[in-house]
Amino acid sequence: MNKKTLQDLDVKGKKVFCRVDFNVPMKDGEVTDDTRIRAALPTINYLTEQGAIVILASHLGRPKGQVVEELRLDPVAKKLSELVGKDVTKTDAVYGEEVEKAVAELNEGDILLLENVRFEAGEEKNDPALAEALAKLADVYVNDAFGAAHRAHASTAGIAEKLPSAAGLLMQKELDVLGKALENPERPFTAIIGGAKVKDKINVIDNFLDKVDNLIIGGGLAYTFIKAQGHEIGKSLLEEDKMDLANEFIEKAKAKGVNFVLPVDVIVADDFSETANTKAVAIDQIPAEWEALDIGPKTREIYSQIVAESKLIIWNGPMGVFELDVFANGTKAVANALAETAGYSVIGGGDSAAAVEKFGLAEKMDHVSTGGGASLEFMEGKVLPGVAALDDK
Ligand SMILES: Nc1ncnc2c1ncn2[C@@H]1O[C@H](COP(=O)(O)OP(=O)(O)O)[C@@H](O)[C@H]1O
Ligand SMILES: O=C(OP(=O)(O)O)[C@H](O)COP(=O)(O)O
Repeated sequence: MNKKTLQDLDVKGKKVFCRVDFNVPMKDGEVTDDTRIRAALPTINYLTEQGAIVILASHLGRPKGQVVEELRLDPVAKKLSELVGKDVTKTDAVYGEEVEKAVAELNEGDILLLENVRFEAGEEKNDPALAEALAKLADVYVNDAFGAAHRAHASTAGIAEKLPSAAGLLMQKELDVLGKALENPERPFTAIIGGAKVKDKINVIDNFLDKVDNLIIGGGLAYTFIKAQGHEIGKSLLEEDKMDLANEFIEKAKAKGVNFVLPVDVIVADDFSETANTKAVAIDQIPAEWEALDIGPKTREIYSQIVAESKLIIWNGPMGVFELDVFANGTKAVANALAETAGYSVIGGGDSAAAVEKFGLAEKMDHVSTGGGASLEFMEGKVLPGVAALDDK
């Protein structure tokens, strides 16, 4: 990475403004999944151990520039305090007099968490006045919020123009793992793309076709490809206006010698429900009134076999409607294959990360990204504004 990292900074006795992604699920005022908070601990602990005064900032949800009581960061401060084993000061403001006073009372190694930065209308607009007010609080800026790096906001991009800046350890790890995978992959290199929306994954598929040996398609987006290849898909998910593009991808794969893999059988249902009648059918046997909601047993075997033989696998998007147990077997089989393969397994955030968490397999993966949208945009080859804004080495 050509950006400065924590090791390039001297932070002893300095006030460090550290942007983190503490956008975590909450229920009844409690954090229900602290994965993203734990992922930021290496940076936070490094800073406190080096004697920095740590000012943390994060967004939570999408309050759109207003104070929303349920989106205050107090439960996050409580959880963080448990995880670092010491007090964390939390302010009710994002900047201004209250915050400046609280910062002035901090000693080396202390941690302060600002209120939800998206309570300020200037945050998502990347308002220079807000960036300036935030920059005024600190001497140095560190961005460890990989999950929000695809946003050009005041606390992720604007502030970096106003202070010496560097990437945090989580940011560095995410970029290293995903970057290495894309630039200099071990082979065979396999990408597995699932989920629901073809539209959202077009650029990812296109970018992967230039890099991978195997491109496996599953989930709802498979049916646009299957229909484009001339099969009937019943009531399965279809993006009709993307059928031509689907065929272009299949042609591009052929031209590039990429093994483009589609389901050979599927699980169809007569209703989108847990209690629907279901059956496994070959891909050219989908009944007109039925909907395909998972990959079938033969496809599970083929996909698992490819994963087992790959040296590097990147997975983004479930193979079926895994939220309903009857349609979770395809996603489970792929998750198991990734957990067991000797190859390096990377989960690209979002629903796939939720799925491996649900199946208790997260620990068995080599890297589970903390960013859904961010990892997708990175894999599309887009520049992440939160990274671009940091100082070059
Ligand atoms: N065959 C299918 N038909 C309808 N929906 C599907 C199918 N397979 C997967 N899905 C749904 O796709 C959703 C995830 O899609 P998407 O948002 O594109 O993935 P991700 O968040 O991983 O990028 C899941 O809620 C899942 O239920
Ligand atoms: O949870 C996040 O995105 P993700 O669900 O795509 O990983 C990030 O915190 C970014 O949040 P945002 O999509 O409201 O800007």
